[in-house]
This record gives sequence, C-alpha cells and structure tokens, in this order.
Amino acid sequence: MVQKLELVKVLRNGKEEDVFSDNLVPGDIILIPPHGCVLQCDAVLMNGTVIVNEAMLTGESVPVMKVGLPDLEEERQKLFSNNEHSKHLLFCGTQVLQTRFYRGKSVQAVVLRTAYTTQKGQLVRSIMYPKPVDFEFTKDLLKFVGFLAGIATIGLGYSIAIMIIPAMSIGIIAAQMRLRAKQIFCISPSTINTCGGINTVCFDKTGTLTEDGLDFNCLRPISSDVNVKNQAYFEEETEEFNMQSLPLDGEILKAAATCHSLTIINGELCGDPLDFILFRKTNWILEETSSSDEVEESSRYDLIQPIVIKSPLIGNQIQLELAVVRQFTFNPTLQRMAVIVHNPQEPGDSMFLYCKGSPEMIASLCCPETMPTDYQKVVNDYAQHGYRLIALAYRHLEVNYVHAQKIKREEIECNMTMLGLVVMENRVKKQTGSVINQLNRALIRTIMVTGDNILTAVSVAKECGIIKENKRTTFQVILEEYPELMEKLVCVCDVFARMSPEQKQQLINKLQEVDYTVAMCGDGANDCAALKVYF
Ligand SMILES: Nc1ncnc2c1ncn2[C@@H]1O[C@H](COP(=O)(O)OP(=O)(O)OP(=O)(O)O)[C@@H](O)[C@H]1O
Repeated sequence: MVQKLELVKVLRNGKEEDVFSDNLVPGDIILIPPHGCVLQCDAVLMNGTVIVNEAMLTGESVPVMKVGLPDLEEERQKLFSNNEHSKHLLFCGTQVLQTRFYRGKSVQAVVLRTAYTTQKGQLVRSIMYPKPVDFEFTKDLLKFVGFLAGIATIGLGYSIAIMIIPAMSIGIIAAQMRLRAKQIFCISPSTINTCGGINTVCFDKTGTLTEDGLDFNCLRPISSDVNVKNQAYFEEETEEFNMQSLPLDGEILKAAATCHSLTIINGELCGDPLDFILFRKTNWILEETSSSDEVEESSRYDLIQPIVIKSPLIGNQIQLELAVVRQFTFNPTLQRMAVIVHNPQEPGDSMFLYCKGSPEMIASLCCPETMPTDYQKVVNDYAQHGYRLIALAYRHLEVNYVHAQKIKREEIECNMTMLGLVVMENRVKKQTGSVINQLNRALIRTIMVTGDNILTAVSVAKECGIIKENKRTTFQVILEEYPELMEKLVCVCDVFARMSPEQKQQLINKLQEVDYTVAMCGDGANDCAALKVYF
C-alpha cells in the first residue's frame, strides 16, 4: 500500500545496479531518471533540481521544485531537519515530473526512510490505525452511562444503560451515511460528534476564500532618476510591460520575466499562479533545454542551469537572452524568492540578482535612497482596496558561475535597488460570502489566517463578511513580548495577517488551549502544519 514493487537504479560500491524498491535501505544512493518517476522512498536530493508533483501528500496541485543539498562545509555541520531542509526532501509516492542536471551527471538522492517509516507510510498508518482520540464528548458519554448504570443498580432502568451505547453507534453510522450521500468521507467516525461541537472555523485567504487565479491590474515602476529630487519616486501607473518605456533599462521587465519557478512540463508552462500571470504579462519566452541538446546549451551558457528566458521578437529589435543560473525558491516565511541571472553577452562574472516578494520584506532589503518616500502610502492605498501586491528589486553581482552556485541567499539579498510594485487582483470566490454567512448565522466564529498584508486581509475579510470593523494586531510581537495577552487576543481578533506556516499552527494551538474546538480550512502547502494540529 505504501510502495510499489518497481526496479530502481542505485549506486552501490560505485556501480550502478537495478534493485527492487522493497530492497532499498536508508543510505542507498538512488539515481533519478531524467524523464521522471514515482518515488518509492523518502530521500534527500544531493545534486541538480527536480520538479515534483506532491499533490498526493499536500493536495497542492502546482508542482514544486526541489533543489540539491548545498555542498557547503557549514551545511555539513548542521543536523538534518525535516522543516529546515524541506526544499531538499523527496517523498515516497510523489511524482518526479522533470529533472535538471549538469554535464550529463545523473541526479542522485540518498534514501532516508522506506516503507511505513516514510511520510506516506505514516499517513497510511494514521488512516488505518487512527489514534484513539480522547474527546470531551466520549468522556461525558461515559460519565452519563456511569450515572445511568448507578440508577440502574438501584433498580430503575438497567436496560436503558445497556441500550445507550448501541443507540450512539447507530446515530454515528446514520450520520456517516448522510455525509457519504453528500460525498463527504469520514475516516474517523468519532470526529463526527466533535464536528457538531465546532464553534470556530479558521480560513486561509488566498485560494480558499479567494480564487486560485489572479488578475494583473497594473505596474508601478520606480524611477531611478534621483538627480531630480535626490530620491527615487513612483512613475505613472502602467498596464503593460514595455521595455522602451520602463526605467533602469527595463530591469523591472527582466525581473518579472526571470524571477519565478515556472517550468515546462509536457510542453505546458506550469507553476505558481502568481508567477504564471506575471510571466505571461511580459510576453517573454521560456525555454528549457532537453537532455539531448544539453551539452550544446551548456557550452553556450558556460555550463549554467539550462533555463533560458528570451525577449519576444518584435520587428527588428535585438532578442535578449537571459540564463537563470540559480533559483532561490519562494519561501512563505521569508516572503520572497530570487534568481541569479546571467546575460551570455556580458563577461562571465557579471550577474544580476532579481528578487520579488511582499512589499514590506523587499523594502527592508533595499537601499533607502532607492525607495520612494511615499512607498508605504502607495502600498497601503492599494492594499486597502484588497489588491495583492508584489515588490520587485535587483542588484548587480560580481560573481562567477561557481561562486553563484555556492553563495548564501542572505549574503546577496540585501542592498538591492527597488524596481517597483506589481498590483494584482484576487477576487473573492462566489460561494465564500454565503458560506461565511451560514457559519455566522449558526453562531460559529470565522477567522482569517493569512500570509498576506494586513490591509489586504482586512479588505477581503470585510468583503466576505468575516469582519465588520477594523481590528489589527501583530501576532509575533504579542506572542514574544506579551504571551499573557495571547489568550485574550485569540478570543477577540478575527483577522491574523502576515502569518508564517508555523504561526498559523501556533494560532490553532492557542485557540485550542482556550477551549475552542477549531476547524481549519486551507489549500496550500503553507497551511499543512495548521491543518495537522486539528487532527
Ligand atoms: N510566488 C511568489 N513569489 C514572490 N513572493 C510571493 C509569491 N507568492 C506570495 N508571495 C509573497 O509572500 C507573501 C506570503 O505568502 P504566503 O503564501 O504565506 O501567503 P499568501 O499567499 O499571501 O496568503 P494565504 O496565507 O492566505 O495563502 C505574500 O503575501 C506575497 O507578498
């Protein structure tokens, strides 16, 4: 049930061997085929990058990119941790869609766990043998049965006490059948009683309360013409990316075209919807080199990772080609992603870092003189109207290819130049309002837990009926500085914004500590921790 019996290529004693998947042991080095495969164990990626579909574990339909463990002395000293090294972990049952590698070297991973000890194995175990849950309801039921039994012993109704347990079981079976008729399958029947007692439901915003897709609204480029006012300033709002009309020689366009984790799978461009919309808007072209032309492409781009982004061919304009040398994938805790880009027409040690992320985070990493004085005001104006904002920044780097592969992101994601803001619209789902309304009418409290900006969150919360008035707080500050206030705040606040995955989990814990019975509703990988606490 956990793993299929398949032949897997492993490297043992320096030789390639085919072994059956049930003979894999922790420490084996597996070779991942370039055309992909379904993984039969949990493993740590050692080199190259792979695109994996983890839908069967996380429910996330967008494929994710995993990168090889960095070959750094510092990294070797660290103890392996599932959370910290999640970008290097491949899970049993997930599907590798694509691999990227250099100089014909095969992509290797070290087996970490097999069979029932894998993440999938643990999931199967928890479904087959759910933990006995000590629900309040069951406790109360036993007390009640005890009470009736007491009465029965004094001769009033022995038969009632005997009947109460079968009656409860029949009730649960009937409830299960009603749920099944609505296509709701319950793996732990005792949970049904608890669901009846739910008085709080937490919702993730993006993709749960709002649509998965986004609409591009406009671009707010920043002028670098600091001579005029000695400070950068926002240019006019524009609806198109146009190289000629954009400042800084089109750096903002290059940032939007290269700073993403999109990939081509079966001829189709796949990835994060936000990245997808932004890239599509630029009209640039993404090319992935296949294994057959890998050597030729590698030599063209000085052996860099074979992702090439080209500007569209318009009239007799020169086509610009940029190669993505390294990707620092999006991390919700860091609220940003970045890429190192090289133009093969320029010297080998001239590279650019393009970074995009939340407006607050990117602003904190930019040089102050590159920031318009009204930056916060412009951000707040859009956020108050419910727009989703992404800031873009860049920095010139003097590093060669080898150095670019080893450099730590904290070392380069600083002293950047702010390029501008991308304004996106994220519409509320049609059914959201009625669901929230239904919950409110049933006197069930609704809470929004989101990684997005507080003003955007409040605007969306108002639109879908979660709040009627502004209530704001900064979760982390209160958690660290005033832990004694936390219990009171979780009882009154209805919107929790800029929440990292760990904070979402902490919030659910806190609500449970103050005796709320909490349900969590989320769609993304950043909700997994919070979803898990509920169970
Ligand atoms: N692909 C991306 N590239 C760069 N920055 C991003 C990307 N996706 C999101 N961000 C920024 O990081 C912030 C945090 O993202 P996160 O996924 O935790 O929350 P969210 O998507 O805004 O909301 P929710 O938690 O409701 O899904 C976002 O508000 C956005 O500013």
